[in-house]
Amino acid sequence: MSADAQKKASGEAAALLVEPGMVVGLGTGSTAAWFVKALAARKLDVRGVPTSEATASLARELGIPLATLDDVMSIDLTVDGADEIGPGLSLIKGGGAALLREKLVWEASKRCVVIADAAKHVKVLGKFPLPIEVVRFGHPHTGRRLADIAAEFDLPPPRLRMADRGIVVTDGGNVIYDMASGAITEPAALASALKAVTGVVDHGLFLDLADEALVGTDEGVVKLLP
Ligand SMILES: O=C(CO)[C@H](O)[C@H](O)COP(=O)(O)O
Repeated sequence: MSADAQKKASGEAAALLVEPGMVVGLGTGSTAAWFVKALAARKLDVRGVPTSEATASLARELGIPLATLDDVMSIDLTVDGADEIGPGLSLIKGGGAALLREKLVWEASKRCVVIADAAKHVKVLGKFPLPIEVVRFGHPHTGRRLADIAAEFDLPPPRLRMADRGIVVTDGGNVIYDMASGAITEPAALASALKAVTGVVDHGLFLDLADEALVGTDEGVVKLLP
């Protein structure tokens, strides 16, 4: 089964968790898009809280009524993809540059379900470079402080994310530094060190946030718990 078929299967399985009347956090990325499509197809009376402008526009196109995080007191269920799923459902997210809104929506949610293809399930986090969202003002200085932290953890300096049209700017107007590592052996310590830097808005380590994972495999969708 292709990775895309696995993503589709996991997105469709997650859509079955949604019940009428729920406020649903809508993740970002290609796997989350399968979830949004499957949710729209169920035509339930729900409201979606999108984690990016891209997801908002897909949901709008498919007729899912939307709310913002400011409009709702809490979110019943959030379904979102991940770049890596490690031990205890620790995650790397932010490959799609939506990590800040994603984390805000996840933290406001009663239940968070991560969906992914089988290749995302890893023994140790860190093969995928860790995205770090940084305020634009003075970001080269913040980037240098991040390089110092990387050195403390024996990692190479993080790189400013670029696209064809220049520096990648997030929906929140920030920039992204990607910290390549190979292996993040102390995710909690790295998370705290990154958060302590003025100029860092947040990072893509999602620790103790996922309640379950639905991973598409060649043998079907497998449920993982922390
Ligand atoms: O964190 C994310 C966006 O910021 C995505 O969920 C993550 O990049 C996975 O994307 P995909 O489902 O396309 O593989």
